Amino acid sequence: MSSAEDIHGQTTAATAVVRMAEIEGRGRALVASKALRAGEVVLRDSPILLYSAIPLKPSSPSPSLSPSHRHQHRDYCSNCFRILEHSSPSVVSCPSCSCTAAAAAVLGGGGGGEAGEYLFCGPNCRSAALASSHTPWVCQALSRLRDYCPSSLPLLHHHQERQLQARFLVAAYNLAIVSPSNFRILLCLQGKSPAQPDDAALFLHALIFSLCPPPAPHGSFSFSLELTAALLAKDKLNAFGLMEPLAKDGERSVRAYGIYPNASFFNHDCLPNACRFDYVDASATATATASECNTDLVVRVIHDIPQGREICLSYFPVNLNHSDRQRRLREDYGFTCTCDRCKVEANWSDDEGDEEEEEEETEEAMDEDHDQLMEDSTEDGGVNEENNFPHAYFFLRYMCNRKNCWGTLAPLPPSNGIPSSVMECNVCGDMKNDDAP
Ligand SMILES: C[S@@+](CC[C@H](N)C(=O)[O-])C[C@H]1O[C@@H](n2cnc3c(N)ncnc32)[C@H](O)[C@@H]1O
Repeated sequence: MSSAEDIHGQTTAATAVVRMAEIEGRGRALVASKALRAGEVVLRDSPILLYSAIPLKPSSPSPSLSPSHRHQHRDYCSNCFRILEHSSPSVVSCPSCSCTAAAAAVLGGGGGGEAGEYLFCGPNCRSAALASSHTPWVCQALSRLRDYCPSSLPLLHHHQERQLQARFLVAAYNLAIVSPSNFRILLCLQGKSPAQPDDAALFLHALIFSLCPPPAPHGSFSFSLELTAALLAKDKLNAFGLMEPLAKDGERSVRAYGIYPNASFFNHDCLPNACRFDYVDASATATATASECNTDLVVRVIHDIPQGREICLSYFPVNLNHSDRQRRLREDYGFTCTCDRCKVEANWSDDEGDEEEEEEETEEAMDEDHDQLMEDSTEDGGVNEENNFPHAYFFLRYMCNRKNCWGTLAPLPPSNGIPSSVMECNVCGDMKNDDAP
């Protein structure tokens, strides 16, 4: 891959600083193609597919629905996923969707906008969606899937994970129809059909193809059960959540999931050297250029990184203990982590990994041996493998200290080659001055 091409052969400036490499036991990986400064943006990536993380909405309030179904979620633009201002006269609905009582209630008669099930923040988002992610087939498929099921309860009554898998499959089949090239990119990502399709694939494939079969795709693939199972596996391994702002009680919830064609090649490390930011609620004027979008993922390095070093993200908050991390990586991603932190923590008792004790232990370690830890940390901000607390330095310097946040801090991008001393949290968005030497 040339340095000016992305992993899929498309030219982008954003990927010039990383290149793809094959690493034994880890598959494809992204490595620094030059020495990187703390805070440098290594990737800005736009999604090829986005879908809502909100459970399906009932077409009319039903007394038989569980309280969680009746729970009112906030409304988002079905194209850009910004929060909808209900009082805005520019809010418009999808012309194919029926005007439901639920949607009318959500609008509350307050806005000058139209009522409908799928809402957009304005005509531009609606036009964009109708030509891509919210075609008449998508609209029809989602409403039929929600309301009908020949052999069991409608999807609306199934658990949330199944509803979200259905949303993903509809988005993926639609991608095959409206953008075969992006669908081929999705097919290149990690994740394949298991030998025996699981219950989710069997159920959803049968449901979609009985209620609302998608139009035949262009190209060489057909919508088989095996393809459905492979798509679900790819979603599980590669989808990034666009997060809601951190709630006061520390609750983190996902607003939408996206498949990002380049960011999907970052491998995991329990002490990552990069972290990802999203700015979904940024206003259209806040994005610097027309090609930048509020649903882009931005990946910045946390500290200086030498040329050739693999760049890794953490697939979950860094405060999880060793056994929880190993379990999630095994069950959700199919591998055993052998990073430096895991090697050390494998010898700890389970209690030692508990969040609070771990935090106290880290603080004690830092108090007792602060200078030694600083000396032990390598020049590029990494850690000495022999150090018993490989994450002490990391936690102190790169973990957000806001209560229940557990976000990762990365410096703002350098300006004219000069590193920034302002650290930004990728979860709560707080900025703080980096007072480390
Ligand atoms: C999002 S993909 C990352 C890119 C992937 N390596 C590829 O070839 O497309 C996630 C998958 O990468 C692999 N992976 C990620 N981090 C790893 C690690 N630290 N050690 C081994 N495998 C890893 C696992 O197979 C995981 O399911």
